[in-house]
Amino acid sequence: MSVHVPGDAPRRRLTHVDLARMHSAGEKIAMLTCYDASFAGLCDAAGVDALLIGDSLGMVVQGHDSTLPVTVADIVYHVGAVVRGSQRPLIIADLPFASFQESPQQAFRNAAALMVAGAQMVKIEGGVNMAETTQFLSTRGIPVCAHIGLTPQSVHQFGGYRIQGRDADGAARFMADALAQQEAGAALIVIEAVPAALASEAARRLSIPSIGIGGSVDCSGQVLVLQDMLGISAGRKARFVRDFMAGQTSIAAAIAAYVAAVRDGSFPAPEHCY
Ligand SMILES: Nc1nc(=O)c2c([nH]1)NC[C@@H]1CN(c3ccc(C(=O)N[C@@H](CCC(=O)O)C(=O)O)cc3)CN21
Ligand SMILES: CC(C)C(=O)C(=O)O
Ligand SMILES: [Mg+2]
Repeated sequence: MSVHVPGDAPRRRLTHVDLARMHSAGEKIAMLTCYDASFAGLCDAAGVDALLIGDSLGMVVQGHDSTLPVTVADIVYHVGAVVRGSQRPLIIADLPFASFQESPQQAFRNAAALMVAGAQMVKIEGGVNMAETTQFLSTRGIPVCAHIGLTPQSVHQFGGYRIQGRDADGAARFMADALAQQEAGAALIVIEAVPAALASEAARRLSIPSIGIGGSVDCSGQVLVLQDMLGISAGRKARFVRDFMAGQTSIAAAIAAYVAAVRDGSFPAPEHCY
């Protein structure tokens, strides 16, 4: 585990280029959501590689029952806190609902606000439908993470938080989404809540790093919502959540256990996958 000790060389932030190198070297990428400076410092000390200021903050911080009410201003506020609280992790920020779907120009304007706040990469939910937007951003200096599979901003379209890619049609659409985003210039791809075999196939076919959440252990890395992995989220937990606080005596140790489990491939186990 890489814990910062005084006397180490000054630590710099990882970039998407470092994640690509880790992916090529077969080193797993440990990512968590984070919304404030205190947790950002703990995640940094525990060796978390990437911090996502996710629109899940609408649920775990603001108490809404979906991510839809979250605004760009909300994400900007939390990006500032996480950047100030950490030194090494790559900073990725979600473009929230209705901040990017209208046009590539709208996406650029709002992505720019997140980058000015300190993000190094923005995440957009979408595949083939958002390929043009990914290309628009990534050719204008904004690294993009695509988020495919169960995209929570489409909860009303899906009719609930349903696993995606279950039938042959859905699986084919999922694979087309993955490849279209890579082709459009995405530097990273989050794969959420699809059958593990499908996530594995996508991870194998992609040359860019893939990050699973209800995906597969074959992804280049994993992400969870911080409050979920600490066992403090309200409500029923999704299958892909493991409570890393169990058996630990500190939050720092729980986050370190998550990093270790992602790195050694013991998380996710089959029980966390679909
Ligand atoms: N706290 C939190 N954690 C998350 O992972 C998360 C959020 N909030 N908010 C935004 C979305 C919503 N997410 C969710 C929420 C529920 C399930 C869920 O319960 N899935 C069922 C599968 C249903 C089916 O069979 O199709 C499960 O049993 O895991 C999955 C993803 C993921 N994201
Ligand atoms: C669950 C992750 C991938 C996310 O998008 C979020 O936290 O908003
Ligand atoms: Mg999100």
